[in-house]
Amino acid sequence: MIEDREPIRVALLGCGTVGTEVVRLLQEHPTEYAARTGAPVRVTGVAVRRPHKHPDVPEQLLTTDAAALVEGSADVIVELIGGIEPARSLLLAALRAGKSVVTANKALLAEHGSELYAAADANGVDIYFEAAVAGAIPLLRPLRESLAGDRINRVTGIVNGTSNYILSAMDSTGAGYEETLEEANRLGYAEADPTADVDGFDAASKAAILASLAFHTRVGAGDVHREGISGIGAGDIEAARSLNRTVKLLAICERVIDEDGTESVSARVHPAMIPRDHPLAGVGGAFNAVFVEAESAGQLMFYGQGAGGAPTASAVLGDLVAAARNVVVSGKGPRESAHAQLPARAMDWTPTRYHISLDVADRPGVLSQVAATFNEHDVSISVVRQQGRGADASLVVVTHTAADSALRATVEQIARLSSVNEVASVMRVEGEQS
Ligand SMILES: NC(=O)c1ccc[n+]([C@@H]2O[C@H](COP(=O)([O-])OP(=O)(O)OC[C@H]3O[C@@H](n4cnc5c(N)ncnc54)[C@H](O)[C@@H]3O)[C@@H](O)[C@H]2O)c1
Ligand SMILES: N[C@@H](CCO)C(=O)O
Ligand code: NA
Repeated sequence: MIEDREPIRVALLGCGTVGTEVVRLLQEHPTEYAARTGAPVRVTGVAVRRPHKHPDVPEQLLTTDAAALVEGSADVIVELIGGIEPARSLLLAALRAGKSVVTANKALLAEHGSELYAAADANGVDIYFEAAVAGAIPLLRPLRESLAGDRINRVTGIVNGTSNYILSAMDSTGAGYEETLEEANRLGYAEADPTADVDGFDAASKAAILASLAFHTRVGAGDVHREGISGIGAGDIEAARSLNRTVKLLAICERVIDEDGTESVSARVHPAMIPRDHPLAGVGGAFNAVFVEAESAGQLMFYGQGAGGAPTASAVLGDLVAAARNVVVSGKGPRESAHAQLPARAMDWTPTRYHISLDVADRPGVLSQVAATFNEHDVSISVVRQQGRGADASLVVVTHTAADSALRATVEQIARLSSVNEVASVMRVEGEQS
């Protein structure tokens, strides 16, 4: 009988939005977890900061001493504290003590992933982190395992629920930024410090993890170009709408191949306009979706809930079953794969496209002045549209692909033209052929 087998002992570090759901589900379905693992899965301790705040957790399991739990008799440590310290030291101590680790901590993995993977490898234990990117969506396991036989060229994702919630509301109801952020907070989507969500730090951590797995290369948070959504206004949303596009905060991980065949990895997070018929355009609310383009598989789309207690707990528990089963059968999960060692592509030299909306003087020669500036920077124009007359005249330009630095320099010079009153909106364009 499975119930009679030696239990797998699990210690939980942190019991907030996600941890509470993990404990609840383990208590609700013990026979199912035992059957899938091959032995009972028993929580032997839960480290928290304030024990009186956790009436649903059996009192004898609660402790404020996370380090003691890590040093204790647990087989698997589940870290749901978040942030760098003390999570990093606790997980290194766990791995060095021969314990497998499950974590949802993207910030930690993006900053110190290599150190943790090396410690897991050296000690013959597992580190699983499916919940760290796109919450409930099975994504990292497909990248690490199912697609290990393919060559991925591009991963484009909506990987921050909070910012997608805000942008979707701005697009559909014209709701304001602050009120939508408050609601995302209340629903448990936002990080402890929501600037991590709206300034793109959370998505950048996830981009680093995705790029590392997709391109078999170590990509850290510092390699990811990052821009958030706090500068997006109603004018940008409207400009996108008038071109049948919508604005999304995208994490883009791309294999860039130069003319001489040299490969590099571009990892970036920024708002971008995408066509309304792009598969990512219909992803609303706090939902996440990740679009993967691979040489043999072609296009794949992963969609679902990327945030919230229960959805994230689903991914954590999937990892826990895998880690616990490996303890039962003396198996091992996948190791870090970083053999390709591709260099990081600087944003300045990354090929992008811009949408630029200009408030211009309505007089002859404006268009040729603007066009000459593009020419000077070797940027070619894909679409140009003049709208309105007199004081309301505006010029909308969508470029072909060029180096991001050349596009930025073009915009800076255009802003100084006497015939240009204001650069009303500048945004990168993604998801269509140039
Ligand atoms: N909430 C989500 O939707 C979501 C989704 C995916 C991943 N994550 C990740 O999951 C992790 C947990 O997120 P959360 O939303 O549950 O955060 P949370 O802030 O709700 O919970 C963290 C808990 O850890 C406790 N804690 C802090 N320091 C501690 C310590 N030294 N010892 C014991 N407990 C300590 C805090 O008191 C808090 O209760 C984070 O890494 C987060 O990025 C969260
Ligand atoms: N704060 C994150 C949680 C999931 O990682 C989000 O909004 O997507
Ligand atoms: Na996931």
